Amino acid sequence: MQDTLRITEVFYSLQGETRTAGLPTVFVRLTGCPLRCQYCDSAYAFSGGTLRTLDSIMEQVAGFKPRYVCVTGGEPLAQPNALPLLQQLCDAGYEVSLETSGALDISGTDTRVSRVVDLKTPGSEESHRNRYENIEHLTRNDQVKFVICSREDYDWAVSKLIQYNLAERSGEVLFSPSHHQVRASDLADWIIADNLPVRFQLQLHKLLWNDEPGR
Ligand SMILES: C[S@@+](CC[C@H](N)C(=O)[O-])C[C@H]1O[C@@H](n2cnc3c(N)ncnc32)[C@H](O)[C@@H]1O
Ligand SMILES: Nc1nc2[nH]cc(C(=O)O)c2c(=O)[nH]1
Ligand code: SF4
Ligand SMILES: [Mg+2]
Repeated sequence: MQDTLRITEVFYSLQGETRTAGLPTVFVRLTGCPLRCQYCDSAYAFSGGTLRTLDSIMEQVAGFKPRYVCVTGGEPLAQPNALPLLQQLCDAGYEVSLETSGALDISGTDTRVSRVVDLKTPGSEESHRNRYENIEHLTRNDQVKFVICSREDYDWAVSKLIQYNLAERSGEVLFSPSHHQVRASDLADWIIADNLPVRFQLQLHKLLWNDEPGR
């Protein structure tokens, strides 16, 4: 029996977020997540999906001839075979990113992968799941993201930024407004007022295509 993964969708779009925002990217969305962030825009990936072999996923990705591949979910690291998938994608020469809640151990992932670790804010209602041991594994190839739901979340994110020296420890710290929960321009103004060493980001795919799955 070959290694399998439960997959919700594989699609080609513009990366809507992170350091590679705007670049054509293949998304591999893994099914299932142990968290329930109140804002989750990918709840359709909590269940269902299709059991697929690594080979069939690699073949479909190759068909798009991408430079960038983003493994997301659901929570990719909740499936043990996410690790060989990430390794095979790197071996095939793609620039690979992994979106993870950081509630699971990130230390086993291929070091070529840019890990985008979402430190869950209190407003997500899942901040008690943050695995702070992950922070010591971060490198300049990784990114830390805060999805901010309120001014209180912003103040919390700033305190973690300072406490863990995240701007030095990782390649990029991203501050993203939770969609429709905080005014994007308010978040932008707070970052400027505090002169923070972070990158403001919006979810470009929502501006372009609203919230359609597979975009
Ligand atoms: C759907 S999650 C999948 C990967 C992983 N479970 C995680 O939370 O990082 C991908 C990213 O989308 C973000 N996200 C989900 N819903 C959002 C929303 N309503 N507004 C802004 N970002 C959101 C998450 O916080 C996470 O950084
Ligand atoms: N275009 C596009 N970019 C994305 N970046 C992160 C996404 C996600 O849902 O995790 C996403 C998505 O769903 N679509
Ligand atoms: S961890 Fe990610 S996929 Fe899971 S509920 Fe939170 S945002 Fe959604
Ligand atoms: Mg999405």
